[in-house]
Amino acid sequence: MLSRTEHRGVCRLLSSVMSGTESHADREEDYRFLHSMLMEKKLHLLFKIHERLKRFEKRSPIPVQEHAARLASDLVEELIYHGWRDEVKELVDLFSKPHFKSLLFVHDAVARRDFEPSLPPVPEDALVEDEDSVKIVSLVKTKEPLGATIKRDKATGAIVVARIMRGGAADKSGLIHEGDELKEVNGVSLENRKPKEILPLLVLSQGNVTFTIIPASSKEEIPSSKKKLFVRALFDYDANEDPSVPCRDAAVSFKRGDVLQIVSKEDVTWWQACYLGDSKSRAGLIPSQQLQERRVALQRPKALFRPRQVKPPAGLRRSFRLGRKSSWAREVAGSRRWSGGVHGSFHPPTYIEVIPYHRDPKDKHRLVILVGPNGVGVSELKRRLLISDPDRYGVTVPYTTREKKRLENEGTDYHFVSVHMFEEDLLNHRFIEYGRYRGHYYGTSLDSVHRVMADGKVCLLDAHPSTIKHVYTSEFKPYVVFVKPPCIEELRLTRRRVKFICDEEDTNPVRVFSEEDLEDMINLAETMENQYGHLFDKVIVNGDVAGAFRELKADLEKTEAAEVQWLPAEWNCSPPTTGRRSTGHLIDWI
Ligand SMILES: Nc1ncnc2c1ncn2[C@@H]1O[C@H](COP(=O)(O)OP(=O)(O)OP(=O)(O)O)[C@@H](O)[C@H]1O
Repeated sequence: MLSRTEHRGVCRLLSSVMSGTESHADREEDYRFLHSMLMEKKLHLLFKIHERLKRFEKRSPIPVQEHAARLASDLVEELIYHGWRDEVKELVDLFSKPHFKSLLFVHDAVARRDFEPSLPPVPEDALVEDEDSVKIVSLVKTKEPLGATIKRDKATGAIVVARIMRGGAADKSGLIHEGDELKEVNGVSLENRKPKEILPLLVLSQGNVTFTIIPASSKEEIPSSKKKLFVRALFDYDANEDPSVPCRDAAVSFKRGDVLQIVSKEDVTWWQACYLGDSKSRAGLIPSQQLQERRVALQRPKALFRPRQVKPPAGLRRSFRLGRKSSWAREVAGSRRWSGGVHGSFHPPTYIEVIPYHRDPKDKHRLVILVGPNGVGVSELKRRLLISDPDRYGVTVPYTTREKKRLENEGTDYHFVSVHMFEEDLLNHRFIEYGRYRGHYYGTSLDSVHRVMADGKVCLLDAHPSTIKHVYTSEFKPYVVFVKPPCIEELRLTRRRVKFICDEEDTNPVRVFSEEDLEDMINLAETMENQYGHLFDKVIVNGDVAGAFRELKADLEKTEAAEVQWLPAEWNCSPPTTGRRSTGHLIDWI
């Protein structure tokens, strides 16, 4: 039992949670709900059970035996021969109750540690040759890929692990590392095999997969720990404003977007990092990813703690592509844009690992994705970019299943395709986004992006941030620009007389922005930034449109001309996004 003081401690803790929450819960009913939940008797009882288990755990009890269920049933049989005294009857009744039997059954399972995955025994002949350097690794395979890429070493012909994806099964196991040489998979030798022959071996394996490995560290190759680690900061950090920094003089301040080289991660709370390219710059302390995540969690943005009730406005709808304010486009785009909250998930903005990219003039241009809340001016900025340099910038031509109208041209206005073709492409994941309007399909396909890029142009795509994932690969190298509204005062000033096209059903399809539209724009921008901010390379505040356009154009040109661009490290091994995901494209992706 919890002592009275301990119990009061639990109550005090819950009350302090309540008072900490008070300032965040803006509605009386939210507060009441939280209060009744935290003061719930059952929750307190759970705390008590937790406390007891904790204390019991500290004693590290060892199971006395693993066959309590069988012992109980043997005992029942024995007892029957000892007459039916009241005590015996009670004991037999107790042992015969299904709940009690189940309890003993669970006890035995825990005592035998049945919950742990059982790994097969190490093959007897595994260590015959080269005893010191061979390692046997057994992983329990789920439906997820192992999160590693493999390649064939050109010099030796060996199959080696090229990259381990952070957070993947291989990474979590801590048993497979970059540079490890794979000798066997489930006892099948990989000698003289190509990477594409290995994928089926893994696909076929169910449950446990056993790898025979020569660890990288036992070879002469450079261990991955010596690899330089670069990150891009996803938040501003001012060491002078941080009261918890261990030594202010030894800390490094930075801005969102700065690239830093991490030189030490030994301390889990404070990493050491230095600015790039500055040989004189010394390494200094920066908050570790873990510390920053904790800080973000503690001051969880208001918008996330209290999701705003942004209702789809009657008017604000995004045109799907350049200057086309067609009903379908607004319909499709309207629905996708407002669904951001459903598809997005919160990523605490900390650091993203990046790798250098030296653009060869022969390389295709990076895909430029413009995102922002409805009505903020994404189409306007895209239109200005196109007009400013039509040879350099291009936009995609959407696909549709509706009939061609008299003045429309195939391949210029739309690609007109049959429903069958559209649906087949949908099944093959060839659309970045799509929708239905008045019984017809409309969509932007990966192929149309490929076409603009193959023309040697910078493809400008305006999309909802939730669709970025479809093109977040080394093939497209998307450069994501978030167009953000200015503060409400500036928004009122700049959009005072601006007209925009809204819904057909609206009594007034072309109207000026209302105060509510402007507030919704700001709220949606905040939500988007919270959910997808980690994907944004550049944030442009669209107050004065001419200024915003100049800033955007200059930024795109500067980025392209830069000697080195920093790309997310995860693209290094991202498979091509052609939509047709044949095994051929995924040969090295395990
Ligand atoms: N900075 C600005 N100052 C004044 N007007 C602007 C500014 N930016 C855009 N506009 C105007 O606001 C209106 C809406 O802009 P735009 O169509 O580009 O929005 P959008 O972000 O593409 O949203 P939608 O999804 O509604 O198409 C247009 O009339 C545009 O000319």
